[in-house]
Amino acid sequence: MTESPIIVALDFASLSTALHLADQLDPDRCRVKVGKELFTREGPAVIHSLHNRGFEVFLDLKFHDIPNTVAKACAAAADLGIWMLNVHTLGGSAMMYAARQAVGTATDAPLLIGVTLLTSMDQATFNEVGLSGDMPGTVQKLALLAKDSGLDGVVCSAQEASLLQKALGKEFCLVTPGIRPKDSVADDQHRTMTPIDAVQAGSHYLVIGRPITGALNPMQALAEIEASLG
Ligand SMILES: O=C(O)c1cc(=O)[nH]c(=O)n1[C@@H]1O[C@H](COP(=O)(O)O)[C@@H](O)[C@H]1O
Repeated sequence: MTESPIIVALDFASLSTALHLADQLDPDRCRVKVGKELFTREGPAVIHSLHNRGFEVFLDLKFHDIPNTVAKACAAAADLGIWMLNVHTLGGSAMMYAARQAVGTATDAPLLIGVTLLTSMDQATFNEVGLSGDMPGTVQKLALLAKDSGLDGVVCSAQEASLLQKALGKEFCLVTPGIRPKDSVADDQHRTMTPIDAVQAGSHYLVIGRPITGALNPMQALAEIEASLG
């Protein structure tokens, strides 16, 4: 098991392109994330291939449905032997509790993480969908609900990490996408932070996709991020 906080998002359209990148990575220096596009196209074979290469895998399917459906999906995901999976906290405590029951609490159970507000969400989108109040306060409320429902942590913006660490303690796992090295483009992310600032704010894991996978030299991009962390 690596001690690196970096999770590389393998947002690719095929098993072969995902493995082409994974084969350049070192499972002792990062974990990998499989999301909706890759999993929908290639299915569990992706997970098995990455496990065979020694990677711990975050299966990011962000389940959000009625409690029974989410529980069964989480059980199916856990059966793949993954390291981490996620559900949407906006599904509520009954849904998250059902997910916890399905995944179990054995030492080899995957980490169960709740997505709070997406890092692509800005104030306008927050208002557009009928949410009110301030965004950090809403993230904190959803994270507290996740903790009370038995989840191991949340996905949030690194901009909210220090607030959540103070409110929920250092043990509660903070997984932060929307990571952008200094001077890199934000793409569709709105609530971003640099890798070092994210770690200093209390992030346990940094999810990084395009700044690595879209770079001319992905390995050099990863090495520069590692170096920036000291
Ligand atoms: O759950 C996630 O991983 C996630 C949650 C979130 O709020 N924002 C977010 O960007 N992600 C994922 O993190 C990755 C970020 O990729 P890049 O924007 O390319 O670094 C993508 O695979 C997203 O699906």
